[in-house]
Amino acid sequence: KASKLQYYNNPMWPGETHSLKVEKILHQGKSPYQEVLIFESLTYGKVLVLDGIVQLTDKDECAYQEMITHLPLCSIPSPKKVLVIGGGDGGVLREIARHGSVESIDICEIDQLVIDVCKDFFPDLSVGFKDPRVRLHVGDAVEFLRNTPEGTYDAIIVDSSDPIGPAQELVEKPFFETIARALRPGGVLCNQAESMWLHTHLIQDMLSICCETFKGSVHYAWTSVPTYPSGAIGFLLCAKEGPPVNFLAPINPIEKLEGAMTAGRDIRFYNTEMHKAAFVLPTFAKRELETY
Ligand SMILES: NCCCN[C@H]1CC[C@H](N)CC1
Repeated sequence: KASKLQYYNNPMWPGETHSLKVEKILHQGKSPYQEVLIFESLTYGKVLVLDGIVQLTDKDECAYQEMITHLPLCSIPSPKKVLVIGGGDGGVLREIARHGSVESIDICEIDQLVIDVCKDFFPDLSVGFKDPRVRLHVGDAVEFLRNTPEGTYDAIIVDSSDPIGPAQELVEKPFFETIARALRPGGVLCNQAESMWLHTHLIQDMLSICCETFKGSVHYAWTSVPTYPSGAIGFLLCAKEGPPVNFLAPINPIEKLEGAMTAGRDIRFYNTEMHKAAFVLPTFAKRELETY
């Protein structure tokens, strides 16, 4: 029925579906990459769906956007040059803008339609594009990184959708190698790393690739996002070895962020204790995911 969002047959979560009551369909469209749906839900506000997969909702987007941004940016001293891959809704840009030390923010998003519809329907997220430090590149991230000089960025955030469809190549070794090359020594990567409840094999594959590629340190962190499958999603924090500082494991936030405001929303989820707690894993996940 139109009121149920079904994705039983998605190989990312076989046999599982989540449904949100559709109060009102706000927009339906199709780009060369994916189908776009936006609707008003009963309790989560507006919802963005790409190819049948919930990307974000007004109510819980803060958990994902704030953690994927502040875990890396609060773990290195005064980040200046930041790159976002994906993130066309603008939420990560909004969060990066809270960091006064940042001088430039590059974003490489493959689908212009996502940017356009989020500007119309999610102004609290697309406000991120208004920051004067933002430079938008619409295109394929692999191509973008190929043309990026070595050691350009202090931090790279890969805000990708699931590795089926356009984002498939963003979990493969060559991609992580181009990321490592684009980071300066001591630079940090934070990428979306799926759910410890559902995807431990995928996460283990990414962990082994990242441990080879980033000689600094690799840690899995997680947060609660009620409208994502299993209600939890994770991040891989990867540090490239080298000066200027011995990489501080992302577990120890060194930059305080409380109270930082931008034109967008107040911080609603991240704080220093949540930062540290994000790296604490339940026993099954410690066994399967902890790297040393
Ligand atoms: N800026 C939000 C991007 C959405 N991130 C993904 C949405 C779909 C999920 N299954 C995985 C994270």
